[in-house]
Amino acid sequence: MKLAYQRILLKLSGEALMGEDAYGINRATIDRIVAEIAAVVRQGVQVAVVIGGGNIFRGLAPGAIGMDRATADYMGMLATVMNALALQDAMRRVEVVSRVQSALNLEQVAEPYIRGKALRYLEEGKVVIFAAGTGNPFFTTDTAAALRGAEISAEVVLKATKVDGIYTDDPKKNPDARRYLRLTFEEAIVNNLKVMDATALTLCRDQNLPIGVFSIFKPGALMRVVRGEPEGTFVTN
Ligand SMILES: Nc1ncnc2c1ncn2[C@@H]1O[C@H](COP(=O)(O)OP(=O)(O)OP(=O)(O)O)[C@@H](O)[C@H]1O
Ligand SMILES: O=c1ccn([C@@H]2O[C@H](COP(=O)(O)O)[C@@H](O)[C@H]2O)c(=O)[nH]1
Repeated sequence: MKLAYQRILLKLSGEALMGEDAYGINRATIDRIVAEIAAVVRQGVQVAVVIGGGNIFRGLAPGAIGMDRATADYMGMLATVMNALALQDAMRRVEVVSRVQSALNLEQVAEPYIRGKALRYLEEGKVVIFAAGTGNPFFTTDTAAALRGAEISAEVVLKATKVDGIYTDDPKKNPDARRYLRLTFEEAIVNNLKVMDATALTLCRDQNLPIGVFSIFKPGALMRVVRGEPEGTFVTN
């Protein structure tokens, strides 16, 4: 099969893991998402994953109002570690071999982030799940995806989220919003399109690392993206 990419950095929405639930990890949903990832791994694509934490805790969530921001952000990063472990376990159930590397030291739980080891795992066909974002408060897992994507020389950062691309405005709030097929980093930043934060967009722009945004709920969407077929929105220089 013709593949557009050999190595991808997949940013998985934490919130998407909730499925129809109000909070946490929905088992059927995570299994569905893992089946989509397993299909591209079996085609020989090297897959690194950065997982979000919005289904459990965000530093800027209403529940964190009044908290010290850095403390709330560390809680958010720990939420991503829980998601990473759940993802690894779901992969294990379908015989996809993966390794979790954490940006925060949690030595009983996950190995630390070591770039060289991550590269070796990818070359061996193992999925690498990067947990705990960048390891620093005041950032997001979108920025972690851009950072890790650049570090491992991924050919693209793919944001698998709840919406099927980038729109002229938030489609959950504005029913008249229209979806872009392609746009430039400058357009995304200047128009403040919000689907990805400006720090992540700027880093990808400076590293000339394209971003694809597509729906994690659309069956086969990830496979279509890795085959280079039209899907979602692409952001390039
Ligand atoms: N211009 C826009 N185009 C598309 N989506 C937008 C836009 N502006 C805001 N959004 C919102 O951005 C959301 C996706 O980004 P968000 O960072 O909230 O989630 P995520 O990164 O997928 O999840 P998590 O933070 O849990 O990992 C969408 O659900 C959508 O409602
Ligand atoms: O590098 C990072 C990454 C994340 N955080 C905190 O974790 C939560 C959850 O991540 P999402 O990207 O929102 O899914 C985020 O709200 C931050 O509070 C961080 O501090 N540093």
